[in-house]
Amino acid sequence: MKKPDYLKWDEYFMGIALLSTERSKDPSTSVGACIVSQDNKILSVGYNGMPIGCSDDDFPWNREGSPYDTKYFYVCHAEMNAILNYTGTAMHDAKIYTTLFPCNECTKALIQKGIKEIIYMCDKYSETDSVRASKRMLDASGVTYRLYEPINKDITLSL
Ligand SMILES: O=c1ccn([C@H]2C[C@H](O)[C@@H](COP(=O)(O)O)O2)c(=O)[nH]1
Ligand SMILES: [Zn+2]
Repeated sequence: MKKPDYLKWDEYFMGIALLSTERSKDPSTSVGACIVSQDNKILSVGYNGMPIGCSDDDFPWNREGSPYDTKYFYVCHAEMNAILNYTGTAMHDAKIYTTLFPCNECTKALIQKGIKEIIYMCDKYSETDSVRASKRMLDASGVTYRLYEPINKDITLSL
């Protein structure tokens, strides 16, 4: 008889998105994303971080202050990085597992790349215009989204 407590697909892919958050240097919100084909092959992963050449130590991680001195002008979002990290050509009809509901800018890119489903873990910015706009675009485009629901057990990451 097969082992009963193996990771289901959702747990596996969200686990990879969660693991990716551990690479983020953002002190307030670490985000991870994993893009998966329809037939459950991992296409790409990403996390929120500074662009190549922009040192994590030199660029700001502040949330407040002059926009020039906050992270928001510089940080690449996890979903955007997952798209940009993909080196193949067949992202159409794929799904994305992300630890945070995508902002409007990531959502535009996801739609344009042909992503058909978003599975998210946290929607803490659901009241913002950015996420409201995301959902407006997703609804119009026929892209579905659903909250990740753990099935069997907590995902525990340890070495
Ligand atoms: O779609 C998204 C939206 C946001 N992020 C990243 C960008 C920032 O690094 C954090 C948000 O920081 P707060 O301090 O919570 O404002 O999340 C992302 O990767 N993807
Ligand atoms: Zn974004």
